[in-house]
Amino acid sequence: MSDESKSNKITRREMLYRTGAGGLGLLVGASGFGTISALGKTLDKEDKQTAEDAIPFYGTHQSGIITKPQTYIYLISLDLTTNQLSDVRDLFKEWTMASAHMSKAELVGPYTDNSYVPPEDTGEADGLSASKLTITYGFGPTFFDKNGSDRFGLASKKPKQLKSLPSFAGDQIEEQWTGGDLCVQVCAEDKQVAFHAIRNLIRIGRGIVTLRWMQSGFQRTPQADKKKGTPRNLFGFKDGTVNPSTDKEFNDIVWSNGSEAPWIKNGSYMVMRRIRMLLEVWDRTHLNEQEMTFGREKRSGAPLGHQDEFDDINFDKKDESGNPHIPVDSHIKLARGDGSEKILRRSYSYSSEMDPTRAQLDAGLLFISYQKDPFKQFVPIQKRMAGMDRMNEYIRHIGSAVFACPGGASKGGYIGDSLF
Ligand SMILES: C=CC1=C(C)c2cc3[nH]c(cc4nc(cc5[nH]c(cc1n2)c(C)c5CCC(=O)O)C(CCC(=O)O)=C4C)c(C)c3C=C
Ligand SMILES: [Fe+2]
Repeated sequence: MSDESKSNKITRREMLYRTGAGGLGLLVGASGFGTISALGKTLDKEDKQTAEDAIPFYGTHQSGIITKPQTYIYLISLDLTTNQLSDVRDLFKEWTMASAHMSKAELVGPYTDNSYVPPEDTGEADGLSASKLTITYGFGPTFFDKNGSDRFGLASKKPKQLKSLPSFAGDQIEEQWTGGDLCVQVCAEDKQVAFHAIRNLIRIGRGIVTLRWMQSGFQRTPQADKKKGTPRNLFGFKDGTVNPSTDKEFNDIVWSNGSEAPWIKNGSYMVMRRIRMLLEVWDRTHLNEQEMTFGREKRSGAPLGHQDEFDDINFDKKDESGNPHIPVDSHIKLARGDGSEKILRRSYSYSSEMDPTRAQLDAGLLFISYQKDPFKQFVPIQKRMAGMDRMNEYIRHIGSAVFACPGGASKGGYIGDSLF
């Protein structure tokens, strides 16, 4: 392992790209996984991408967590095929550089004069705006120990919060949609920009990581929603009304203070659930039952018995027969509980076209939540819902994963540097 690869500094190749020192011929990448970089000319002025709509990649926290959800997402889970920590470290350095560039609508690497090597950037986002691209990285429990082996000598740094979720009543989890050593969440306002980012990150990782699962997702576009309302899920209900939004709430609910492991300070834990929604069954369900299922009006999003979507909810309010307006087995009643467990939801609809075995739509919710402690926040909520949520008749939990997402990188550093 070279001193360069041990250090937390960026590579020489990257420095050359940043400072625009071109025309220096071939350099062997410091990554140790076979990247040969051809440094040709620097970017021409007209080649430079506009950085409008750019969300800074570097910062105290990783972007893509409290960032207002963009229209498109790709979430991937990866398994490491190396047992060398130096490979992982180098991969994160490369990923950090590539992410910082792509977040500014720049190419992953410069175009080359040498037409006998593949370009460093696959090219499909060339000329496109940054489109609010965010890239968020996480470590799964198996990154730290797999089959009882302390694979990278980091098992002692594994936070106690980072372990697989228990199984819940009604779960129909399929192995292919579980776990992973690492995750990368890419979100953007443009699907091609998002795809370009995830594709290039996968390409950079070739030989070090393999794809375990991948799920794309979507919401409505800003163009389609002129009123900038709460997005609707595939059951047609406003989804995301009650969610943390202030710095105080983010500090209380989302950001770790690092007490469990210093490297996770300013980071958070991601829970992913791939939840299939039985749209054909739902679409045959009458409106009254749909609204009782969520405890909210479909059109306005107002809690039942209330006026407005954002009204404070009084769960004790009774109708003329003396029954609570909001049923005790409704989704919002169970999700709220006594109000002591809160999470930041950042979910997307997904549609994987059709399930050929049933000739039905394969669609649902790519549920993502961020919290300080999945076991004190997500798990008790899900336990309540798994037992008696009216919605269970219309959904199936198919996938499950947990990842620890470290704090953001500062310029000159890289994602995860405080862990390695
Ligand atoms: C364990 C956490 C949650 C899962 C899993 C989950 C799945 C899920 N939710 C909807 C639709 C809606 N959820 C709503 C509110 C809501 N949901 C959760 C948690 C989980 N949901 C919470 C914590 C809340 C907020 C509760 C509160 O305090 O009021 C709503 C209502 C509108 C809103 O506030 O967003 C909808 C609609 C689906 C379709 C789904 C799985 C497919
Ligand atoms: Fe919900």
